[in-house]
Amino acid sequence: MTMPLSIPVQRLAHGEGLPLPAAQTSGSAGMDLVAALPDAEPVTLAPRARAAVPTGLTLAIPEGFEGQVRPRSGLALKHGITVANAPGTIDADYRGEVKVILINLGEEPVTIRRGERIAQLVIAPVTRATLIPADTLDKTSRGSGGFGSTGR
Ligand SMILES: O=c1ccn([C@H]2C[C@H](O)[C@@H](COP(=O)(O)OP(=O)(O)OP(=O)(O)O)O2)c(=O)[nH]1
Ligand SMILES: [Mg+2]
Repeated sequence: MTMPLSIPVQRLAHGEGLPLPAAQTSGSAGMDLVAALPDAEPVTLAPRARAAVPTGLTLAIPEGFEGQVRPRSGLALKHGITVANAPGTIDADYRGEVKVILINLGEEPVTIRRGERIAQLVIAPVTRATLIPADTLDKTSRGSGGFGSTGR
């Protein structure tokens, strides 16, 4: 069962006419974000280059939730385009424009144009945790093993 959640969204002037993010299928976890670049100013990412691409959107995510900006697998597989800080974190109290930090990990330059679906936004619950200083921690079978301690 999915929990319904309403999120107020504003379209900035440079995003006018672009579709609001929406799930592409009834079971989609993410809502695709589109590039709100000027028509005449596509961004070409050379191999290893990155850019903050505007979405033309501001959000008011309810407290207790966050937005995660995740890559689209098709762009990653076909073109090497991914999200440099994946998953990008959109804080509930952020009211600025959502931007997508794309990086080209492929071998060829890739051009991003207005209206292209560049990433997906997943809304997720956040746990507010408080760290409590402690003299000892409970023992576990893992202990301090990590970083491949269980084998490859
Ligand atoms: O992919 C992203 C990541 C972040 N943000 C915005 C929303 C987020 O709430 C804010 C801060 O993000 P983050 O905490 O990841 O960046 P920071 O470098 O720690 O900046 P700050 O000092 O403002 O927290 O920037 C985006 O628009 N896109
Ligand atoms: Mg921060």
